[in-house]
Amino acid sequence: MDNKIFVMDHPLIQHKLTFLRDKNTGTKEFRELVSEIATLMCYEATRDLPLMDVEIETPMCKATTKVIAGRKLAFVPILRAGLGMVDGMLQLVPSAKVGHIGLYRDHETHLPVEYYNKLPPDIEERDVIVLDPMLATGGSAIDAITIVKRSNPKSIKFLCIIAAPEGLKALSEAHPDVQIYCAAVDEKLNENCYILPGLGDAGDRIFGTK
Ligand SMILES: O=P(O)(O)OC[C@H]1O[C@H](OP(=O)(O)OP(=O)(O)O)[C@H](O)[C@@H]1O
Ligand SMILES: O=c1cc[nH]c(=O)[nH]1
Ligand SMILES: [Mg+2]
Repeated sequence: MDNKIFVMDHPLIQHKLTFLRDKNTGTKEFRELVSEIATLMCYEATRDLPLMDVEIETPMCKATTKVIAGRKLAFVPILRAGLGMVDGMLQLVPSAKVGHIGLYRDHETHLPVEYYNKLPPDIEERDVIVLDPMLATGGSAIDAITIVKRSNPKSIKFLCIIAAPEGLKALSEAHPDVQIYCAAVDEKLNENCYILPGLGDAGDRIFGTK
């Protein structure tokens, strides 16, 4: 695996992840937790944003201080479940543009099927963070990043909450230039390509469709 894989094992994230995994957690709380975890992960995933000096005056004196150096971001959730992370990310970067890529996993083959694609027109000027709570086989993330790459963004990161080792391997081999951020690396996939222990079907739990 060539990529840097960052596992964000901050205590606040690990604590919230426990409640996210719990099968007794209902839709409202699940949604809130996904959003809160996304905010915490956004903080870490934007750590390398470049800064520049500006001159200001405090009530006391003139000072040279820092602001983010005009770097433009775009968040690209993979529908549906990635939508649950968008508001949490926008809490920290409200000016980011948001693109959408619609993919679902075919129930028999477990392969992703594309059904929607709308990206910001100026994406080539932007650093992109692709969002999806689950990285299972890696097929959806690989296809979504391939789609984003066609529009030539400045850089791409992938941010998920739970990753399976199989997905991390597949994604880092397919896109070795993409940094991957996750909150946990789980044990393995089951025979239906669901993550164990995982949290079940993220999309269904966010939208209450099961
Ligand atoms: O790594 P993979 O094996 O591709 O699996 C991960 C994908 O599966 C889930 O989406 P799903 O197909 O359930 O669609 P949904 O978000 O609409 O529920 C999840 O949100 C990822 O997009
Ligand atoms: O465990 C899994 C695997 C894929 N998609 C999910 O939502 N959960
Ligand atoms: Mg789903």
